[in-house]
Amino acid sequence: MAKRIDVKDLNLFYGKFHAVDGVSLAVPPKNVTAFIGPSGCGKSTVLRSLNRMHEVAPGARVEGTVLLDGEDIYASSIDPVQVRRTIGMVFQRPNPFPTMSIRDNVVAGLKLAGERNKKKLDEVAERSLRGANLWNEVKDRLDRPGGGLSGGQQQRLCIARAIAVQPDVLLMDEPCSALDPISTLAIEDLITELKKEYTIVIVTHNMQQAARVSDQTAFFNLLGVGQPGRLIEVDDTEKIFSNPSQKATEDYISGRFG
Ligand SMILES: Nc1ncnc2c1ncn2[C@@H]1O[C@H](COP(=O)(O)OP(=O)(O)OP(=O)(O)O)[C@@H](O)[C@H]1O
Repeated sequence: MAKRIDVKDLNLFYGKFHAVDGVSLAVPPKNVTAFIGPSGCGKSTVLRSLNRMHEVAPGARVEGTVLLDGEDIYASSIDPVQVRRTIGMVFQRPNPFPTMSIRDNVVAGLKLAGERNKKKLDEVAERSLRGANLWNEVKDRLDRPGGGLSGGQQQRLCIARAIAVQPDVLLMDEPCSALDPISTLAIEDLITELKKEYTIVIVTHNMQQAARVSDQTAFFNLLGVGQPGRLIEVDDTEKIFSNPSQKATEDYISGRFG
């Protein structure tokens, strides 16, 4: 079930380095939010803090609040592993288990959680592959290795794997950066389909992609070298791309810097 995320006064650190300063924003359910901004402004760091992946980096620290439908995901009673199941992630480079079969790749998370019922696993594999618009291309070779698929198919396989555990939110970190234009369009179409059921946050360097797939856009910026990244503005994508409130946003989207 899609859930909303509320971020309040988030500060993110790598050891002593203050990477992101004072971010507050709301991510509505069944909606695509795009994070844009120049390299190093902290987009991926913020994204990874939304499912507690940030703290996996050595010395990484989080201050502030991230609420999932009102529940603090950083509360001491919350298991980070459970958070990462509920808030799934798709990475820049497709990362299927290359020698594992296509079917087993999709249900890897369920198997890890102890599910052994073959009928159930097969059902989930089919539903997830259909959900990721990959079923028709792989239904006759489910027992073949995931590493044998094309890059675009592998990325859709990773999306199938992410949705197999029925997350509430999908985080995508430049999911098309390693893909050709046709595969990129396939993923963009898929994102538009998936938002009917999921809350989606996507980091992208591709301005047209942000404009095509997202409902709201958050622009991050760096005020100087060694300075933390900041959220400059977040608004409806249409507004950000036609009439942003901040000059820095306008300069960035019109290609004047970054
Ligand atoms: N594991 C890490 N350890 C130390 N510093 C890090 C680590 N990961 C990122 N950083 C630093 O944190 C800052 C923000 O990085 P981040 O990757 O979040 O930016 P970004 O906006 O996603 O960049 P890009 O668009 O280039 O991917 C950068 O200065 C980066 O060098």
